[in-house]
This record gives sequence, C-alpha cells and structure tokens, in this order.
Amino acid sequence: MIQNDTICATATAQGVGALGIIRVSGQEAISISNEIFKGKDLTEVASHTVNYGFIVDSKLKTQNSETVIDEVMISVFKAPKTFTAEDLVEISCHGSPYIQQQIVELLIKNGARLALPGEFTQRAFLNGRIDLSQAEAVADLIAAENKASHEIALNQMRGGISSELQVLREQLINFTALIELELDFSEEDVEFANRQELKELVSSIKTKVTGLLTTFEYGNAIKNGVPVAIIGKPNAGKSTLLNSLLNEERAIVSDIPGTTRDTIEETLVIDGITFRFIDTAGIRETVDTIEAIGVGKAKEKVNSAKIVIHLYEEDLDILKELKPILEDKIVFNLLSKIDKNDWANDRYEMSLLKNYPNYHHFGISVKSGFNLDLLKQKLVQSIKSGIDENAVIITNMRHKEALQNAFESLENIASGMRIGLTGDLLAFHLRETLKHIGSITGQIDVDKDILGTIFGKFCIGK
Ligand SMILES: Nc1nc2c(c(=O)[nH]1)N(C=O)[C@@H](CNc1ccc(C(=O)N[C@@H](CCC(=O)O)C(=O)O)cc1)CN2
Ligand SMILES: Nc1nc2c(ncn2[C@@H]2O[C@H](COP(=O)(O)OP(=O)(O)OP(=O)(O)O)[C@@H](O)[C@H]2O)c(=O)[nH]1
Repeated sequence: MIQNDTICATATAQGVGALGIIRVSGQEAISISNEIFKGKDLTEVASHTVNYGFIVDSKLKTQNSETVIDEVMISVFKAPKTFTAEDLVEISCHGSPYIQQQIVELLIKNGARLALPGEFTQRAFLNGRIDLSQAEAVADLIAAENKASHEIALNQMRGGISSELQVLREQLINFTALIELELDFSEEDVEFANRQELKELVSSIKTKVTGLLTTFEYGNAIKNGVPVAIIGKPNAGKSTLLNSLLNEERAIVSDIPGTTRDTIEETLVIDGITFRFIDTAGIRETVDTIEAIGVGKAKEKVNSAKIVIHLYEEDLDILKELKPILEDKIVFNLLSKIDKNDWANDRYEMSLLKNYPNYHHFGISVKSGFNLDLLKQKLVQSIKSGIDENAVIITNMRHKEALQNAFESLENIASGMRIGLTGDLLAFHLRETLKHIGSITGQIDVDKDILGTIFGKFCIGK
C-alpha cells in the first residue's frame, strides 16, 4: 500500500534542546527537502548518507538573496530500507522551537503536510515493515519507565509476540485449508483433515493461548506498576515501613500525585519492578473511631491493590474482617516491631489465610531492619513467580481481548468436534480463531477505528 502524500513533523521533544530532528517521509520527501536545502543536491546523494548544509527559504534561494534558517545535517534514506519503508529524510537542526517550526512550515509550503500522531509508525505498519503488535511496542518502549517494562516492550518490538502467534496461525491455516478442501468434495464423504490430529492441535493451541493470557496480569502490573496497600491499626508502623522502603530506594523514588485529588501514590522500583503504594489522604486526616479507620478505609485500599501488606502488633481483627476480599490478592501478614514483640507472644491464629495461594507471614522490624530485605525480595518474587522471564508477555488489553476471543472460538471447535459438527461449521470456527489471532499482529484487516486508536496515542513525529 502506498501513501501518496509526504508527511513531516518534529520528532524530538517540544521545547528547547541541543538538537532537534525533523522527519519527512513519502514519495516527495527527498525532493521537498532538497527545495529548502543549500548544500549537495539531495536527489543525487546515495541512500543512508548524512549531508551538511543550510536550510534556506526556497523562494528567496532562486533570487540569490536567501534567508538562512539554520545550519543543519540532513540524512537521506531511500525506500524501502527505512523506518517507514518510504523515502525518508531527517533534518537535524539546532534545538530551538522557532527554528524547528520554521523548517516544518517551509516543508509544508513546499508540499508536505503535518503528520498525524504516530503516522510514521503507522506507515511502517501499512507498508509491511512491522506488524501491529510491533508498532504498539514502539509506544510501550517510549513509555517504559523501568527495566522490566523496557525488556517486555523491546522483546515485543523485535517480534516476540508475532513469531509466537505465527506458529499457531500456520498450524491452524493448514487444517482450515484441509477442511475447506473436504467441502469441495462433500459428495464423496472424504476426510482430509484428521479429526484426532485436529483435536490435539486445538487442545495444544488452547493451552498456549491460556499460557499467554496468564502472562497478562504480570505484564499489566509491570507496565502500570503494582498497586500495594499497607494496612493495619493506628500505630502499627505503616508510615515507618513505607518511609523506610522509600528511603532505601531513594535514588529512584518519586512522588506521583494520583489521578484523584485526595489520592497520593508513592512509587518505588525494586529490582526493575515498579510498586505503587496506595494511600488516600483522607485516611491521614480521619479522626474516626478505631474500627472505622482500621476496617472501613482499609477495605477501600485493599480493593484497588494487588498486594496487601497488613502490619499488626496485637490482633488480626482487620485481616479477619477483610478475609473475603483477600483471596485473589498477594497478602503479607507481618508482625510489626519484632524487636519489641517476641515471636513467642505471637499467639494469634497464623493459619488464618493459610490456604490462600499467595500468603506470606513473618515478623518484621523497621527499626532494626530485621526482615526488611526479605520483604523486598518477596515482593518482587511474588510478582515474578510463575513467569518465565524469557517468555512472551502480554501487556496490552487489546491483545488480551483478542486472545480471549480466540480461546472461545477454539472451544467452539473442541465442543463442535465432540458433537460431530459438520465441516463447514468447523471451518467457520477455525476462520474465527484465525481472525482473532491475526488481529493482534494486524495480519487480517483491522478496523480503521482500531488503527486510529492505536496510533492516535503516539506523539506527533513518531
Ligand atoms: N535518527 C534516528 N534515530 C532513531 C530512529 C530514527 O528513526 N531515526 N528510530 C526510530 O524509531 C529508532 C531506531 N529504529 C529504526 C528502526 C528501523 C529502521 C530502518 O531503517 N529499518 C529498515 C532498514 C534496516 C537496515 O538498514 O537493515 C528495515 O527494517 O527495512 C531505522 C530505525 C531509534 N533511533
Ligand atoms: N520498636 C519499634 N517501633 C516502631 C517500629 N516501627 C514503627 N515503630 C514506632 O511505632 C510508632 C507508630 O509508627 P507509625 O509508622 O506512625 O505507625 P502507623 O501505622 O503509620 O500509624 P498511623 O499513622 O496512626 O496509622 C512510631 O512511634 C514508630 O517509631 C519498629 O519496627 N520497632
């Protein structure tokens, strides 16, 4: 697919910088750039060269009294081996917003148009250089704020998800073709597609899809930060623990004001994973009864958390109260101030949540530092556990939904075979599965609106 118009935009951040890069892509990219460049004839230079010269107002250039805008380096990349797979020019100028704007305006005067957000990457997709999941990974890569999310995005950009899905697609396509061939011979009652093999294939693909789906929770936590609630009765040591965790990792601590006015989030990166400690300012100000503070507000915090740290000195009342909503959380039940409290005094029911899959229970002393490292280590472990670090990890809601749909279609095939569904209906469900899997990489036609949503989230110039 060839886009006819030539697009341009500043690719570097807005504001003053040392340098700025302006990108131009499309059939006229080189000739338009050449119009405003005084230096070598860009239409004559070899691909992948960097050329020194000046940006000048072309109208005046011919009159020999040109207005020089800037001294620049221009890189020329000829299709198809370029970022967009089109002719691409990068003008590297001084990082003044004024200069950059002047250059963009000159390019537009000479026939380019301002690029939409993400349009360069979109062209790379439309021209087949990258698939949709790779394009989405470019956005994730730019947004990555820690090591773990950076790694996942980089892997996806390099085609991690694509190659995993490609294998599944090929296997399904083979069977679909065989079943559709049977339909052509429907009079003769032949079976080209071995039903037993198909059954096994569907079951193995279901397992793979389920595996990918289970990585989403991890992937999403990595991408957006893992919400952690610290709860406990007044004076249990909550603030002391939080401050101590934050101080220890001071180098990478930041205060992020929450989305709502009364929510404060403190984020902390441990071992490449971002944890977001949830706190509501309201809690700090409440002068309510102990119960109200202890349970009511704790509930609020717990609901939005993935990890719950319960600090206690005396009793487990809060934990008992909250038990029903803790089942799907990672729970750290910590006996606080262990320097003061004797383990032997820990006479309360330790088995309270013993059957919960993600339950940790130990003593801690922020004062002496006892078990603080253990806590950090277990926080990281509890998130990483069960995930193969080299495995493909799903971080994108769109991908998750597509996989869920694919799973449903696969179930339709499996149950269809059990009840002896006819070939045409099996073929239909196979096609549906292929459609859902293909929508992740964009191998099938993806709705224009969906493309708009995906690329609209990028910055202009990307
Ligand atoms: N100056 C500059 N730096 C940049 C970018 C850019 O566009 N310009 N990038 C923008 O994101 C990133 C690098 N990503 C890129 C990805 C692919 C191609 C590219 O030309 N691919 C071709 C040819 C590869 C080759 O020469 O072997 C291809 O895949 O066909 C270029 C940059 C980061 N740094
Ligand atoms: N001995 C000892 N004292 C501690 C420890 N952790 C906290 N404390 C003390 O316990 C008191 C209460 O600590 P905070 O961190 O304010 O407790 P909190 O749970 O945030 O209390 P509220 O804000 O009232 O909910 C302070 O005097 C702390 O110094 C510890 O590990 N050992």
